[in-house]
Amino acid sequence: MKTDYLLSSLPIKRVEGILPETVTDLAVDSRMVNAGGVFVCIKGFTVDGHAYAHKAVEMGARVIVASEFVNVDTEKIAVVYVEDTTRAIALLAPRFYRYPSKEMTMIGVTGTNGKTSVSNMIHSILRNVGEKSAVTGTIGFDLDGVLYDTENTTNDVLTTQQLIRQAADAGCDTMTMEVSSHGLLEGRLAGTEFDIAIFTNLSHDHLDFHGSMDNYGHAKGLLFAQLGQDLEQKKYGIVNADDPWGQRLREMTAHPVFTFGIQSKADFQAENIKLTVEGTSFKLSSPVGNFVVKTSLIGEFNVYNALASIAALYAKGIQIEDIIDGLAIIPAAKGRMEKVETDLPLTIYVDYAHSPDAIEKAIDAVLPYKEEGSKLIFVIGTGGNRDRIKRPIMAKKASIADYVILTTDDPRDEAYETILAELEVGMEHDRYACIGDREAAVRHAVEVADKHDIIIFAGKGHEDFQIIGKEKLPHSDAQIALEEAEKKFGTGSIQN
Ligand SMILES: CC(=O)N[C@H]1[C@@H](OP(=O)(O)OP(=O)(O)OC[C@H]2O[C@@H](n3ccc(=O)[nH]c3=O)[C@H](O)[C@@H]2O)O[C@H](CO)[C@@H](O)[C@@H]1O[C@H](C)C(=O)N[C@@H](C)C(=O)N[C@H](CCC(=O)O)C(=O)O
Ligand SMILES: Nc1ncnc2c1ncn2[C@@H]1O[C@H](COP(=O)(O)OP(=O)(O)OP(=O)(O)O)[C@@H](O)[C@H]1O
Repeated sequence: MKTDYLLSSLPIKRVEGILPETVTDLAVDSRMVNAGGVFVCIKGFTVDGHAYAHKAVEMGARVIVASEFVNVDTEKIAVVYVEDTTRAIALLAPRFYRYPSKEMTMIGVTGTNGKTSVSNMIHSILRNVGEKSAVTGTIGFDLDGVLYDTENTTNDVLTTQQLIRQAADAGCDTMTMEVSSHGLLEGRLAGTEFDIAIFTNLSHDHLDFHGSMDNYGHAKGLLFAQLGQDLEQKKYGIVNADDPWGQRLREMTAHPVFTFGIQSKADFQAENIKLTVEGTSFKLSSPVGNFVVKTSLIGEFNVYNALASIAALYAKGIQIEDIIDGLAIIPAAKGRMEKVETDLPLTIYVDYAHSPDAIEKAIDAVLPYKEEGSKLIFVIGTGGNRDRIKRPIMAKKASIADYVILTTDDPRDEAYETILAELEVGMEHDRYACIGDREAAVRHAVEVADKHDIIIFAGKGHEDFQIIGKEKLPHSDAQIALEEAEKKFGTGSIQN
């Protein structure tokens, strides 16, 4: 790309050295720099990218964008000084990747819970109607059925633009993105033009970062504000009418908004809901008539997720009948109330609930199907060095289960004892155990299980690791549980 064109959007303070005519690449990580590229020094929470300018040069960078002095040889390397490099990358990334979001329908999904579930539902339904589709979020970047790992739920602005370009070049019609409140506040979505913004719900989470629910809700609202003011463009908001924040977010966009819900009157409303252990059905009333919707997903929360997906896909112009056909055959998103297939005399779910509301919803989803005299065992951990206020509230919700195992979920640098003590405060009965080591906690769940019991392993979901200290160690709740259950209930009975 022509260097002049790339840099012309930047408010530049001064340039030292001679700019090359063209540049080949753009990077914010010195380890990812390619020869002939531009390296932008970002001040992070952990380190300052300015300290890696010399590394970027070693890797072949031709231009450094910095806000503070960098000691490189300006005979060979040009340094572009700007006031704010985070802002600079937000301008450079979409330009470098040629504003890829304009080439597709972009759907953003925000909310405390349900982002992964809804975005994957939308993706599966679109693929079922024959569209090429991409989705990015907590599980990774799925480009029309091929999954790539990513670091964050909402990636940094450069990775985001890279992924959207990849999806556009692969011929995707739609890209659905999970949009976290961190991502919105930190400008990771700069330059992404959304066509449809979905709000699932708002409940207690991440208060270590946001300070208050009000700040947290407003951060989510930024996605709706990001739909912009050009009303000639067909853009839509989709909000949960049963959540008080639904109305507030509705007011944050001038574009048309569809509502969905169960209790409140909504454009897409579910009535006559039938929840069984095999799946869910409901009558959908919609702007184009009434329909029966069936899915194998369990729990009332999945009715909300289905309604959000239906409303968004309707806004995109997909026929309701096709959306409903797609919902009938989709599997649970990886690690979201995902049943572990086995013919052991136990029912095991792996789930990602790590907020109080999600815990309640996960338990509610299975409690009605518990056999008389059997137990629901709930294993719940919480992350170290993260939101501590939610810990007792999580345990309070977990107390709905018959037996609770309090453990850790990425303890990071925090001692097991502090995490467990803060969880324990919320317990509302004494049928529980505190076991810091997650593997031991999983084994204990199976040890105390009798035939016909249900166990939910919450918090790790799709993740196959546990972060202890700075290390990411391999860990799988399902694998450990199956191993232990096989020992206890007999071999040869595991199906996966
Ligand atoms: C607190 C936070 O937001 N951290 C994010 C941040 O990390 P950081 O500020 O510590 O980055 P850093 O290590 O200081 O690096 C600064 C700069 O130096 C560069 N660098 C660094 C090392 C090197 O050798 N060379 C080099 O150039 C880095 O590439 C970077 O440009 O920038 C990283 C790169 O974009 C993110 O991956 C990282 O997310 C971490 C993993 C994280 O846990 N974030 C959480 C808080 C988060 O964002 N969560 C939400 C989801 C919430 C939810 O809904 O559950 C999310 O969207 O993921
Ligand atoms: N609509 C919903 N309302 C409440 N709880 C939900 C909803 N959908 C899913 N859940 C619960 O929350 C957990 C996380 O779901 P999901 O991964 O879809 O949410 P998320 O918003 O992507 O979360 P995260 O940002 O942490 O990845 C699920 O495992 C389930 O227990």
